[in-house]
Amino acid sequence: MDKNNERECNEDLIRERRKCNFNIEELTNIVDGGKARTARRREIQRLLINDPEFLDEIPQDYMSHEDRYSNELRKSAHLMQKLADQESGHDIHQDIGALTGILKDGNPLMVHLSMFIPAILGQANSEQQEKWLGRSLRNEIIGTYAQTELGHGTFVRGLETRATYDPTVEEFVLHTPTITATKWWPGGLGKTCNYCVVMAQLYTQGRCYGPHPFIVQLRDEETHRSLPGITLGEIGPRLGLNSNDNGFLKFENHRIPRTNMLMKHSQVLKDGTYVKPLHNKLSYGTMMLVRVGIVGACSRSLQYAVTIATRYSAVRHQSEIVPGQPEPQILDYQTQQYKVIPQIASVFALIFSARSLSKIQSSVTAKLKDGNTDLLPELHSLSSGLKALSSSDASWGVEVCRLACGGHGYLASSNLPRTYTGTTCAITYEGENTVLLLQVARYLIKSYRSIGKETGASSVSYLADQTSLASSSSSFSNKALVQAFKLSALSLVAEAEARLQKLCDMGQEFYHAWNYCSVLLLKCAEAHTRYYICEKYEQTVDSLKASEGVKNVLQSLCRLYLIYHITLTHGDFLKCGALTPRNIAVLEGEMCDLLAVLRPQAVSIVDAFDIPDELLGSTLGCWDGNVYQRLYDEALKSPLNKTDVPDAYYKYLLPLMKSSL
Ligand SMILES: CC/C=C\C/C=C\C/C=C\C/C=C\CC/C=C/C(=O)SCCNC(=O)CCNC(=O)[C@H](O)C(C)(C)COP(=O)(O)OP(=O)(O)OC[C@H]1O[C@@H](n2cnc3c(N)ncnc32)[C@H](O)[C@@H]1OP(=O)(O)O
Ligand SMILES: Cc1cc2nc3c(=O)[nH]c(=O)nc-3n(C[C@H](O)[C@H](O)[C@H](O)COP(=O)(O)OP(=O)(O)OC[C@H]3O[C@@H](n4cnc5c(N)ncnc54)[C@H](O)[C@@H]3O)c2cc1C
Repeated sequence: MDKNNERECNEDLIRERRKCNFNIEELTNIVDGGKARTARRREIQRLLINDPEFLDEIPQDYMSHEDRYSNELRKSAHLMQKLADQESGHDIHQDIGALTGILKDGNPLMVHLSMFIPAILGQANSEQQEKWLGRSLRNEIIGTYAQTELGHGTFVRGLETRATYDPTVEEFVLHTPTITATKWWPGGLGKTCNYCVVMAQLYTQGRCYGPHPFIVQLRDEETHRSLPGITLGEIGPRLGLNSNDNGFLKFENHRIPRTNMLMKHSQVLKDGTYVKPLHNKLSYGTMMLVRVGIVGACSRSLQYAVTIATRYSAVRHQSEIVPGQPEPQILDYQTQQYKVIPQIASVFALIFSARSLSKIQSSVTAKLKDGNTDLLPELHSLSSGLKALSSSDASWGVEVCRLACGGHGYLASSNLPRTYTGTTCAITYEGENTVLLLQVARYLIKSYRSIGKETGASSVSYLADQTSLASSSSSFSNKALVQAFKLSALSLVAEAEARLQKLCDMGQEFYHAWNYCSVLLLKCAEAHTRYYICEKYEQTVDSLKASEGVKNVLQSLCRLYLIYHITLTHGDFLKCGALTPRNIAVLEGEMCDLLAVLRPQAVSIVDAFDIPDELLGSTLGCWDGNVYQRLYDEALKSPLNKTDVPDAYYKYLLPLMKSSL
């Protein structure tokens, strides 16, 4: 699509784009993280878009379960080959965002890239990396991360798969003792992978040392047949990500060499002696790494959905605002703006938080190399909180965008249903959100109780700021609003801690008190993480060196985000005195003003996300706004339209209609 050729474009969209009062390319660079990154992303996307191998013969929704898998595996394999062939040497992990949309509904190599390779990098010692890293990066072996079992996903300590060390032959014996110990869910495990990292309970010298990672060959490298002692299969259709072959796995006393235990952090020596790690949760590192990645991935899903909903809202006309006048664009309804524009604001919130988190991750990883684990709990808490809020915000945001498209949003060809199912699963995988938020709450209560002790953990340093409990600001700058979030979070933590203490003082065990307070604790964790996101948003926009136009747009989006979230949880702000009922009413009014200010820029802002039509894959969201023709053309692809009268008519309908004769 030639974006300079207005003649092919829907007139509403032409008018919308003419209203733009900022430099779109500059905003695109901010979204990508710099000019160089924009150029790189475009180069990769061009490479993919122009390649006919990535086209589907028929829309995926008409394929069988087997064909979907096989079609996406074909494209995934081609993608890996293609990226490997490029002389510029693309780093697939760095450039993963550029690939969004090319593979549809998950893909069989997803966990190989996002967990198996990272697990080798983070959990294997240098000899082990020598043996497996190069081979997995070259895709000579394909792996997954097999942790969850039928009986346990959340509670990692409850895993039942056993790895028992036998010093006489220096081997571990992997065994699945019960049906509930069957590994269940790992992506690519069913039919694709020939290796995996298995999390199993380590037994040596008669003691259990808890879950540890082991690398296990599952299939013969020549025939791809599963090895003796190993039962493998695929678990069947799911709500989403159906192109992936999530699998099951059972071991029947399957032996692996001692050196297949990933030994970067803890070891089992030849005689069976266990050497403990620097920190007992280092074996959970792969999950933490992926949680960080999920924040960025959620912002991308939301970019897709809100691009579709915003463009469609500009093209779609319905009903009337002024009686008797032409039907307005649905984007002119304030209620429609309230659905769509806060989701645009949310995209930037997630982008800036993801960047901040990833910086913290890099510094914690650097410290870990020097044996310093002090900031691991801080990273665990932040990555858990941000994974939880980004996945729930993005899922809700995508669903709101789908609802904003009315009936057409329900159609597969809008690409909104698949975007939704592909996003909502992030609420569950890599740590179910409630459980992760309770981990954040645990960290908050612990930090609150150790006020005065220097921990170096900056995300919770505000808990010591008792003065702010008393002083609510009366000004309404963005900074002042962020202070209100801080006050609300601090006050909830103080309330939860007091309630816990009271129950304990009344004689309850701490763990019962914890469970009894867990709804409030969840709120603490959400408020704390929301405060973090708001603070990063405000600071990033405030310190941004950008043209006036771009800065104004981002300031307005940031302000909208702050006010939107205050209105959603206004009770917490009122309860702690951070804001008065009058303040809330004023802010609600200002939110409507902001919607009106941002309304004329909405199409241009989503244009700045710069998602090519081929990747957006949506009849409703295409650049030229030629929505109705596309909807019609897509409908014609339904296999039911191959004939005027379907076979099923003769088999079932005709006999029914004639039965009474
Ligand atoms: C390179 C790749 C980059 C990017 C990828 C890009 C995008 C990604 C997009 C898509 C993702 C692709 C595929 C996803 C496929 C999905 C895979 C999976 O789902 S894998 C399985 C995931 N499973 C889980 O997440 C399980 C969740 N459960 C847990 O993590 C633990 O059970 C839990 C933390 C809840 C509790 O652990 P437990 O051992 O029982 O702890 P305990 O209660 O004893 O102690 C708590 C104690 O430990 C501290 N702690 C816990 N975890 C960590 C940690 N990771 N690091 C540091 N510390 C930790 C915790 O703070 C607490 O400390 P205190 O005792 O309070 O001091
Ligand atoms: C699409 C998808 C892909 C996946 N890919 C992989 C993979 O590649 N590898 C892998 O190993 N796993 C994978 N998983 C599994 C995933 O990690 C688990 O499903 C997830 O960790 C949740 O665990 P669970 O299913 O045991 O849920 P449960 O823990 O049984 O959750 C059920 C309910 O119980 C609640 N609950 C549980 N514990 C607590 C608690 N302590 N406090 C309060 N409430 C609690 C939860 O909040 C939830 O409401 C995948 C899952 C999905 C959906």
